[in-house]
Amino acid sequence: MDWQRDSSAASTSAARVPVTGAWREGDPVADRRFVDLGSLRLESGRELPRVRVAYETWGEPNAARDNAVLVLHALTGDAHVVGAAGPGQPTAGWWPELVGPGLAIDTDRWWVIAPNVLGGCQGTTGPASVAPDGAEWGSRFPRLTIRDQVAAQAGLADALGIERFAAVVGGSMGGMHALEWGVGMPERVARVGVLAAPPATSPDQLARNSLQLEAVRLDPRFADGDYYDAESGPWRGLALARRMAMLEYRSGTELDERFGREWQSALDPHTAGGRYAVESYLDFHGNRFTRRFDANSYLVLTEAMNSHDVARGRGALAEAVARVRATTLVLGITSDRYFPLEGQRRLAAALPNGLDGHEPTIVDSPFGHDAFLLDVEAVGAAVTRLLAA
Ligand SMILES: CC(=O)SCCNC(=O)CCNC(=O)[C@H](O)C(C)(C)COP(=O)(O)OP(=O)(O)OC[C@H]1O[C@@H](n2cnc3c(N)ncnc32)[C@H](O)[C@@H]1OP(=O)(O)O
Ligand SMILES: N[C@@H](CCO)C(=O)O
Repeated sequence: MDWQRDSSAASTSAARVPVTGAWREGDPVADRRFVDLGSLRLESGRELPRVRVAYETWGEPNAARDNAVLVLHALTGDAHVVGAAGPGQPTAGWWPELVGPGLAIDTDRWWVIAPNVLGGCQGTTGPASVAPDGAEWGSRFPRLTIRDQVAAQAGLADALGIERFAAVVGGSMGGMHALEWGVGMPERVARVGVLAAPPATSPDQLARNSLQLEAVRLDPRFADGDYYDAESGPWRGLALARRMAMLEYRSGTELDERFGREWQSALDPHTAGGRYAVESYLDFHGNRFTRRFDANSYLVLTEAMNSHDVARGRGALAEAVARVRATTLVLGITSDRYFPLEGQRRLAAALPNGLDGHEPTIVDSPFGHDAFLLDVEAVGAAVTRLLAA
């Protein structure tokens, strides 16, 4: 099997890991476009100046511009929903099986727009961006909420002349954004797709996220967030956070069945210091992640996810979501241990115009939370139904 190779050399080589995996001004990217929004007033009351949103599009707007579909990425995704990796674009598209001609989000009919999230590190303003004083924001970058990020997305919609989206669809953190669109701007969206996201980040999730945050902050190279001029960044802490995150994203059953108790190399883990295959898998993902992501962004985005509570300041959950006018798909995954199905059940029960009444659409998958990226047939079928509604 091709994964039966030892990635230990890559995982321990500090010299080969960049200080930050953030996109930097001037880095080439083929399909990415930008909109400058000026300053954005945050929920905290702070003004974030010079906000720029990076985005990609597929398909064409119709004359009324009412065929726009907003597709929103998860925590470590970006605007590149479809397409190859290339210079300035570290990953291939994350939903190529869902977006395109004849696919669930059919680009012959819909004008698809995907922004990179506020606080991110792939072109939209984030902690690695240059502040008005000419230095990276670093530790000075403000805390953001899911609602702040949605406000930036609304700024992009305004700039593109979109009054109302035919649909806003997102997975995981993108699902939190989609839900906020439905509740916060009900007149601006006809359909909402909330995939593998909860109505609020639960205390259990907050607790587990806190371990990841601490893993990054404890790395001496983190330097309180001001590491951009250093020779080496907080890659160890970031890789450890990613290892923890992978355990949220994949199910225990999958890991058990996929890796068993296999060893990664010829060395016996019990007597000769070798590693188990599953350890090597986490090591590989932790290591790869540090090459494409920025540690400060990871903190800002995780804290934004922690802020998520669609009912915050809006009464009880049922009261908050009663504002939604859109037809709403709430999709949950049976093996999701990050945002368990129970959350989607509560959300669907409270929503007024559910695609499947007051029940979530359930994807029975062994892949855990990441099934919204991997189980493309079932997820595509649900999104197709939403767009036909
Ligand atoms: C919406 C968006 O947010 S996400 C943007 C893209 N998402 C991500 O990058 C998130 C992190 N990654 C993931 O969550 C997953 O990799 C997904 C969902 C993208 C894809 O999942 P899968 O197809 O199941 O890939 P999987 O997790 O098995 O990883 C495959 C890689 O692990 C490597 N690997 C597998 N087992 C081992 C092992 N024992 N030791 C070392 N490496 C291993 C494989 O060689 C492969 O490497 P390659 O990608 O260079 O070919
Ligand atoms: N694999 C996804 C999971 C978070 O939803 C990501 O890294 O963004």
